Amino acid sequence: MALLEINKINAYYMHNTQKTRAVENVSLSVEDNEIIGIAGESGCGKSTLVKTIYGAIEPPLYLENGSIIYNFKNLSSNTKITNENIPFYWWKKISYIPQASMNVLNPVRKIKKFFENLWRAHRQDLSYKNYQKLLSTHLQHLGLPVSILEYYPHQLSGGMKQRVIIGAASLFHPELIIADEPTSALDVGVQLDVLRLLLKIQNECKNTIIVVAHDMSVMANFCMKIAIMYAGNIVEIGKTLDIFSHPLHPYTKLLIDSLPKIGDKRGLKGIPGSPPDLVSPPSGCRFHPRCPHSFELCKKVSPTMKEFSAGHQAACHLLERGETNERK
Ligand SMILES: Nc1ncnc2c1ncn2[C@@H]1O[C@H](COP(=O)(O)OP(=O)(O)OP(=O)(O)O)[C@@H](O)[C@H]1O
Repeated sequence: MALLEINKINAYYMHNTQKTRAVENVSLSVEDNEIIGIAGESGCGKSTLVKTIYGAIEPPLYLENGSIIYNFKNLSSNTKITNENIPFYWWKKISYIPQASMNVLNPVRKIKKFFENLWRAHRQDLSYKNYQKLLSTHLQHLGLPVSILEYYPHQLSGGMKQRVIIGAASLFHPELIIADEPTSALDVGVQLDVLRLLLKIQNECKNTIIVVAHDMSVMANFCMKIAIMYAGNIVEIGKTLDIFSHPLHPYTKLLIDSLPKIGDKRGLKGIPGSPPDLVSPPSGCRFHPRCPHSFELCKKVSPTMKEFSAGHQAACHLLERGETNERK
């Protein structure tokens, strides 16, 4: 049984009568003890998808239909996690490291206040003394000196602040950690440290990590499985090696081709055009206006996900015709 079963969800932003179709018809299984990446260009719905998984669904965001089943361990058999009760499981079973998470620290409060609030809101079942013990052991284990608790956020570097947030997200050993662009706004060396820290946590706690990034090199180095999103839809999903060695969807291929490669003298290839406005996305396959292979059917009919090899799925009419995604 998968840890998470996401079935055909549609998540929309509503502003008056204007509907932004940020996530549409997305189905995804997330297994226990895996690191799965969600990749795609800016504005393709990655953050909306993970916010929906976390249950942070507040207006103007609505989950219009579909379901998410959470199969966390050690829950009584009649416990069902829903949008209403999911906040009770936050930090304990499911944690969320939001985009630009270092900015969630209150600039006029010491770091210890942040952790005190975390205890007050979520772990009053632990005595404060035991919580403090747990916290200092955990911080040290993650390579953070306990003295940072006495610091204000402005006294820490961006990387330290990100480690504090990752420390908080992993403190109660949740089964699922969602990290939305955990390395953005950090310099390359610090990015590596942050990814290593997440890997260390995953190795030790065997939790599942969903990581969002638009940077395919982060995906390549960090994830076991990757889901590629385009304009609100998942267009391809597979093991990292399969995605990079045999990308199926033309969009995935273009994303990978846009990565710099050592020794490649051909120059970088960009993806022509830009992602569509999700208020009125293109008909049929949403990628068809930018796709070098599109044909009549692509403009009219939205392709469905099909499995082309074990665990490797994509939604593309071209593949169904048995053709490849080599650039024309
Ligand atoms: N609060 C909001 N109200 C209306 N539309 C929104 C809101 N937040 C996001 N959107 C829209 O939803 C779509 C998906 O945005 P989302 O942030 O999920 O994409 P993303 O892939 O995570 O992008 P990025 O990498 O830039 O964060 C975009 O068209 C965006 O403009």
